[in-house]
Amino acid sequence: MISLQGVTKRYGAKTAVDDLSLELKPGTVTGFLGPNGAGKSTTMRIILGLDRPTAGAALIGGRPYRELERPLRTIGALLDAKAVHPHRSGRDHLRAMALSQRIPYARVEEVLGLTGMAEAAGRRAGSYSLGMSQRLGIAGALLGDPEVLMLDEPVNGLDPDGVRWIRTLLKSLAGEGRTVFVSSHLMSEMEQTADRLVVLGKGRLIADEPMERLLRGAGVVVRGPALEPLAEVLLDARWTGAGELTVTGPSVEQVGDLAYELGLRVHELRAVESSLEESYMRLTEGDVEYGAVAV
Ligand SMILES: Nc1ncnc2c1ncn2[C@@H]1O[C@H](COP(=O)(O)OP(=O)(O)OP(=O)(O)O)[C@@H](O)[C@H]1O
Repeated sequence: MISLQGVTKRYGAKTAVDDLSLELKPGTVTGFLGPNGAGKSTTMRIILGLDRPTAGAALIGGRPYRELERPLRTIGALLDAKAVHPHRSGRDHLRAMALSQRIPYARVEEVLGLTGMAEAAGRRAGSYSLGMSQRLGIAGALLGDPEVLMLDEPVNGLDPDGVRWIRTLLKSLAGEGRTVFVSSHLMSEMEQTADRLVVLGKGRLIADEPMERLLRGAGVVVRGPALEPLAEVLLDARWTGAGELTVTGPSVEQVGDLAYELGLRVHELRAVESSLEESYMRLTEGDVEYGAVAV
């Protein structure tokens, strides 16, 4: 539903997004990760037509944002929760949005209910906490009942209940067949919410994979009474306990078959999952622009 084709964005000498091609599919929560300054917000702004790419194209349902007739009905977005007129009430903010797209006011009340904002809707948006502003922003994104939802750091400022609420909401929206694209810095949150992950580093795509594949790959543990021949033939094997080797690279099947061919007795053979945080650190090594310098 969202398709990026060779999108590049330069600001002077700085390349914020570098030849990025992506397909975001309906029915899926796609997480968007990357170190600070990797180009995530720029990518989202380009999708929404707020920034013009230097090269390439971003299409929503085959059309650029600017060509959508009633964009809120096609794509709902939350980029900056605080970008709301501070003197307007939450309800009036949503009503103004609804009016611009010929969405009935009854839908405003519906999304206020959905986001737990019905009670606070009469108050000035400027008096909202960050968490309440995030909820109002999500209400705005849902207003047009769009097929595509794009949220930049939606759990920012939410308490644990709010975080759980967002997780359930995003999954159920994808379950209804919508395309959900969400950025976050909270790895554990992404691990629980996203089906697929797109990782950017210095504007370039460094991974676009199903979550389970990213969580795999930390290695294979094999335990047995005399595994020395296995350690000799496998380059990336290291001893991690008494009679226990951890191997990176080959699959469980390959390690098992090799042990069999070498005539070795195996008492345990299992794949070790890494956390998303570990996989992410491995992937983005060398792509962190503003990381701490070890001294
Ligand atoms: N309007 C602009 N003018 C000049 N440079 C910009 C502009 N907008 C973004 N950049 C630069 O482009 C790069 C990508 O920025 P972007 O905000 O997209 O990253 P990000 O991945 O969203 O980062 P964060 O996680 O910190 O929000 C950064 O180096 C940033 O300084």
